[in-house]
Amino acid sequence: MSALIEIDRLTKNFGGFTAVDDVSFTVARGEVLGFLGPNGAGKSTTMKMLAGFVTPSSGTARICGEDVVDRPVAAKRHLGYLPEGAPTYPEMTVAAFLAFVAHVRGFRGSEAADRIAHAMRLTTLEGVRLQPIETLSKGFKRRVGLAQALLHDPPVLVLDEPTDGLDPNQKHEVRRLIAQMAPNKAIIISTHILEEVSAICSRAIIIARGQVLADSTPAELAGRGSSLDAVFRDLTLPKEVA
Ligand SMILES: Nc1ncnc2c1ncn2[C@@H]1O[C@H](COP(=O)(O)OP(=O)(O)OP(=O)(O)O)[C@@H](O)[C@H]1O
Repeated sequence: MSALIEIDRLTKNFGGFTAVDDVSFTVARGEVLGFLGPNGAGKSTTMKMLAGFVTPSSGTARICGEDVVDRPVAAKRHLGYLPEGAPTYPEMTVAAFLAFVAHVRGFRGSEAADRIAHAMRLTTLEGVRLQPIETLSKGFKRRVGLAQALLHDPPVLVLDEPTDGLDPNQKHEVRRLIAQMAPNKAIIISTHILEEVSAICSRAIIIARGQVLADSTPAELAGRGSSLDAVFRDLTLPKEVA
């Protein structure tokens, strides 16, 4: 199987409002897909449907062949998901939270300890391991979220703004980590930082008002205008009616 993520005609309505409108795409192992779009475009809602946090109104999504609605536990086994914002359970320490996640993922004893230590090392959390999550800075909270997404070394990663709130050094570290993991995984990242897309994504999708407007390589997209930034604006800004 080449595509680890398969999205087919995915749609989400909130009342009479369509947040995600007939979206279809696949992501293969080895691809890092940059998911771009203005605020409110439907990126997080699409990612939440992939992660099983929001039920689609219609259409399907599969992770490693497992339907996210019909086979939610099987689909989640193959998925690491970084939601927007901070991790839940703010009163837990970093170590206790990751131990809880390891337990839920089915790891016990020395294997759990090894997984937790490895995830902390990847995200540079050792120095704050005994600190309650609510007392961490925004960037450290993001890194705790990333650590829980990576803990079981899943083949599919869905990361909602993974570098949001990180300082320049940590942004660099997380991009390096994503690039390092890329050959063995299918990865979707949403971001508002267009340079990030050129730096680490092999492919970019631009979405606005719930619809896919472009799906190509960052270089091909950037070549459609003077820069990726200019092409993004041209595609996503509402056209003036003459
Ligand atoms: N639970 C909900 N109920 C009603 N409307 C919602 C709900 N969740 C999202 N929406 C709406 O759906 C639209 C898409 O939101 P979404 O969070 O997916 O956008 P986004 O592309 O991730 O935006 P941002 O870049 O600001 O994070 C927005 O108009 C949002 O207000």
